[in-house]
Amino acid sequence: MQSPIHVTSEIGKLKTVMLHRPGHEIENVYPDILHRMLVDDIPYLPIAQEEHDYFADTLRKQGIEVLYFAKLAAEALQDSQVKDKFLEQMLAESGYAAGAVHDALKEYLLSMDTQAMVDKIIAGVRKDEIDVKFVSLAEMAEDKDYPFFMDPMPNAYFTRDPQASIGDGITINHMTFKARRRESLFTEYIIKYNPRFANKGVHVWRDRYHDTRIEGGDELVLSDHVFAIGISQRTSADAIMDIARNLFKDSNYDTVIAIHIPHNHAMMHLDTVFTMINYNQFTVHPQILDENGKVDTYILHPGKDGEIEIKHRTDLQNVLEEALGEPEIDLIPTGNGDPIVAPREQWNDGSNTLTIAPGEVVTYDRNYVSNDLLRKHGILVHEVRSSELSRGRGGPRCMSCPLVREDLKK
Ligand SMILES: NC(=O)NCCC[C@H](N)C(=O)O
Repeated sequence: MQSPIHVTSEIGKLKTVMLHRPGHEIENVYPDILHRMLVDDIPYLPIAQEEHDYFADTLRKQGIEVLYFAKLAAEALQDSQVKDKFLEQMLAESGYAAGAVHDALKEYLLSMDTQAMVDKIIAGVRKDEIDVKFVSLAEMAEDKDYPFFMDPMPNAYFTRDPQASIGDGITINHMTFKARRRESLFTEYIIKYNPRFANKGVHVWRDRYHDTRIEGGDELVLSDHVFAIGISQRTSADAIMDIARNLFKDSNYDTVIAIHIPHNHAMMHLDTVFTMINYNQFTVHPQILDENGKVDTYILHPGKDGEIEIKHRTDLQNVLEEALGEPEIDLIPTGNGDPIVAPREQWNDGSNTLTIAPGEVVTYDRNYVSNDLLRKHGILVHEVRSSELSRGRGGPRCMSCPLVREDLKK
């Protein structure tokens, strides 16, 4: 029986993917909280939804099964005890382990059907939605003007990040910023309790109960034994050691390539500057490379007695050639390497391609210089609409969590 999660490469034909259609959470973002919510602008929801539906239809037309995160979550919470346990934990992680607000929120959320409850938690709960008789001193004195009891999760449509499929398993991620941490609680319940995944042998390579940080945008499955990861704003080096240890112990993975990228918002994850699109082709944002084309890269292999051997290299192209057994790797620069076009298109995720089969990708239409260059390099490009979705600072790879890909034939 095939595992419900099976991803042994970045490029194998995509069979099943998990998305989240942006919902009311987008309309709960306002200028004062933009920065903390990790978005740079407020997408116009009706158009963002149209664009997202177009993205999902583009995938379906290629025969890809599209699953929705919020629906999987609601299916996982059908049992009333499971739902209660989930709600207690979600409320605690939202700042209410007990007390009047906890009780009022719980009563309010339980008055809805399960799907509406999940959608509401993602959307956020405003203070004026419920009547709380007694609130804490902190809420009365410090948080008086803050409009939410539960914050919205406007980044939920970037399903790449709270979790990542590797082989027949998954990492359920402890994310860097508070604004996104609760997203992976849904994943935990989906894997444990949704009938599609529960008791099906899905290996959790690393759960969300760690202090060290990791996000799926940094996790790239290059082959059935090589895993690449960004040392980035969102993924810490100690988390990389931990995931390497777990993969080396219990899986086929024998090589982890950790690439050090700038720690800033525009390049927050490895997949905003580097993605695999064919056996021997990658997109790369030229600004992660120095003037000699070098970038700090660390190769991790299993050593003696459970130790990990680490080698420092800077020649990424050769590292990839050796690790993948490819004689020549073609690194395709975002925006053709132009000093204005490259950062402009990277800002709107020109490097953030979703590969749906070897040499076949989905990209945002707005990055036309990068897209033309991909075509010149022989890549089949499906463009999707991107005026509103791009305002959340993520592209087609960020908006998708592959669950099943065909193994590579080669
Ligand atoms: N893999 C990705 O790069 N995801 C994009 C996440 C964007 C979101 N606004 C964030 O800052 O987390």
